[in-house]
Amino acid sequence: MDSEVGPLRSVLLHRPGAELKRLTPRNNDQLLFDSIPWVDRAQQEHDAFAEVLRGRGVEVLLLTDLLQAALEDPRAHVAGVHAAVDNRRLGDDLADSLRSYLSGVEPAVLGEVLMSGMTFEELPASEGTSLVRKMHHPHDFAVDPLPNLLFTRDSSVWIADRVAIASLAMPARRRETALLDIVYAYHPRFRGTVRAYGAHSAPVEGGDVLLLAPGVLAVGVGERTSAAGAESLARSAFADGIAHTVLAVPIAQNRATMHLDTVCTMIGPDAVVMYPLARDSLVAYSLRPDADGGLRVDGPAPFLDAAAQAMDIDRLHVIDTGLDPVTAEREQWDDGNNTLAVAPGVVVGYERNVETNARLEEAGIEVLRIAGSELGSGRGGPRCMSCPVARDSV
Ligand SMILES: NC(=[NH2+])NCCC[C@H](N)C(=O)O
Repeated sequence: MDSEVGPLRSVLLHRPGAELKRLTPRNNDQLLFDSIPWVDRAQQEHDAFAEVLRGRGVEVLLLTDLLQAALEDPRAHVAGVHAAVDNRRLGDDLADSLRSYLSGVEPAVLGEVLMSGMTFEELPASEGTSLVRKMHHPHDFAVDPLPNLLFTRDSSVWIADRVAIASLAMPARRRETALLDIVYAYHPRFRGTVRAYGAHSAPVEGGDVLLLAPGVLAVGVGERTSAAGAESLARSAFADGIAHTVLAVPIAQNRATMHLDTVCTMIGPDAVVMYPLARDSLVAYSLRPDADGGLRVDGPAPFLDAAAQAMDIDRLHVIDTGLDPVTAEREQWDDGNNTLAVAPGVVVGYERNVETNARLEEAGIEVLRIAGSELGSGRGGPRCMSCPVARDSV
């Protein structure tokens, strides 16, 4: 995979499931949702999203299926049990009994526990007494749910022929990487895939990583990906020979712009759609390998200039969404800039971003509209909800 826009062949999605039913007004902030989604409708919206992609000849892989198939391998099953049970939360006694229970369940059941979590009242009845069990509320989580699995973009990212398991910054998402790790290590389809980066390195989330051109990455640095993360991703990509330039792009550290792809996504090999207010303010530090194995850092320079130079093109075109600041801010919040390209000039976008979509079409872009009133409650659009696994070159 060497671009954001080459014809999309295969993509990893997660159809939201019971993990969304765990969200309540008391935990939604911590679990990174801005409201409580209506789960059935979210599933319908997601099914429609998958259908749009299939209609364009894209193979849709669903995380639940991949995880379940991977867990058929006994080693994966052991890793799954390990990922579910946290001794620090449960204490040794309860942890041991949960571990022995989970060791005997079918892959589908273990997969469900890994995704949706488990409350104290759902724990298998065990003999004896546990202080931990007695002192917890029955609705407390013994195993945390992972509602943000929906945003498959963030937990793993393909660069060239390698996959990097992300190092997720927020506690609510950290355990996602264990699931992706199991899929890529044990699912027959992915066995033998070479890894990039390391899941235990400094924080890097896939929503911050843009494949601007073959060998050129842009990496947002903000709430999720740290400067240390961008630097070590660059170092490892250079060492693996899968990039020659990495642009580290500071983004505002707030909820509306938690990832670079909330303000900028690619819609063609030399064109992006961008939050109008970011257009003139985004800058980039350029990282390149230097002669003696170190890193050379230049900049900061205006992002669009640094990108064009690294991509070896005259200009990186910005589709002028020309919106008034209030509309621009509203549509940015609703992921208007978070498009998923299925081919150069063909993108999936939320239908609700009426103005942004109209401007994209005026610029000759085909916009495949999907509903996202429920899906968007977790603050993510079509790009966030997809992890491309294979694209043809442009
Ligand atoms: N690539 C993205 N923009 N992902 C959006 C992730 C949204 C998710 N609720 C989070 O806060 O982590």
